[in-house]
Amino acid sequence: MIDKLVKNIQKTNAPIVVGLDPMLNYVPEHIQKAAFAEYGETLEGAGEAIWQFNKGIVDATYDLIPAVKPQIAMYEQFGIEGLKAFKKTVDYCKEKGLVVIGDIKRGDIGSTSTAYAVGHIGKVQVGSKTYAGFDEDFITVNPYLGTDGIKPFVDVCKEENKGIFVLVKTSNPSSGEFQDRLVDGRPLYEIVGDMVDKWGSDVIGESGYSAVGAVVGATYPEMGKVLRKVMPKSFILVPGYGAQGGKAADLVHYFNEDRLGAIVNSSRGIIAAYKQDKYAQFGAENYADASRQAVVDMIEDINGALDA
Ligand SMILES: O=C(O)c1cc(=O)[nH]c(=O)n1[C@@H]1O[C@H](COP(=O)(O)O)[C@@H](O)[C@H]1O
Repeated sequence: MIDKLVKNIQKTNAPIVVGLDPMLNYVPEHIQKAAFAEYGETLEGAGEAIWQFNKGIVDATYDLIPAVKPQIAMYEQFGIEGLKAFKKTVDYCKEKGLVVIGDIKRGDIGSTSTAYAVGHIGKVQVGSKTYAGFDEDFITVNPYLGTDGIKPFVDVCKEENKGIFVLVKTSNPSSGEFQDRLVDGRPLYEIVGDMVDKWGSDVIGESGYSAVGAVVGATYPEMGKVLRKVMPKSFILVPGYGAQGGKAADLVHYFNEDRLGAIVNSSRGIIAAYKQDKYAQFGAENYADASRQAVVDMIEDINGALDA
């Protein structure tokens, strides 16, 4: 799957990910109205509204982008109906040829991590049959429990040709509380980076990149520069561009010299573009066209920084 991600990035010349994080208040009124007319103001109505909203954005952008990252929390808040919308979104994006990164941030003791891995990137056994539950291509994983909490994910990646992104240095303001602590003179995020390199060492694809990637926030560019060197074969998923303040010029060092190795996410900046002054002329009815323009602008911004 890492090789498909590389191919998609090369095909689109767009090292970006569109984050499908659909809050109900981003969904234009006409979509909410139609969904509520059919299902009422219910969890089912909300699920339908976010699914239709996503579909509009995917239809308007899929030819420009390599990948999407649906954040499961935005769906889980609507219970089972939200999860159905999550699954519909995953399947639809895959039909459109996109790589799907399920942002689920899981991680537990080994046996429980195995169940998460099976449910999201593997297959579950039911009697004589096997089924893929959610079937994303990649998922995000929390490394706090250490190697035995990560290994089940890596094993399933190997069996199923899938991938993971391990949280190494997150984009949020408090991320340094634990992640920047010095351990034997080195920040913890660097030690986690070393482990990512090690965990990925026997799942290297034809592209030379490993199925074990890392999450490093756009908001800490100096740390990104160091981590790029600590994990040379890992792709870095870079959230925090746009809405959280990350700038393209800061992200150049997250990439390798082959112009690969990083993929920059924007969620609110793309899916709620029509609410920004810059794209207000599109109006809520044409929210998906606003998202397309925001994607075009983001690609230009990042490629411009890489060319500079
Ligand atoms: O794993 C992530 O994607 C992630 C890690 C991190 O350090 N920071 C971070 O913002 N994210 C996710 O990236 C997305 C950022 O959304 P925007 O700030 O709207 O672009 C959200 O889905 C976050 O959950």
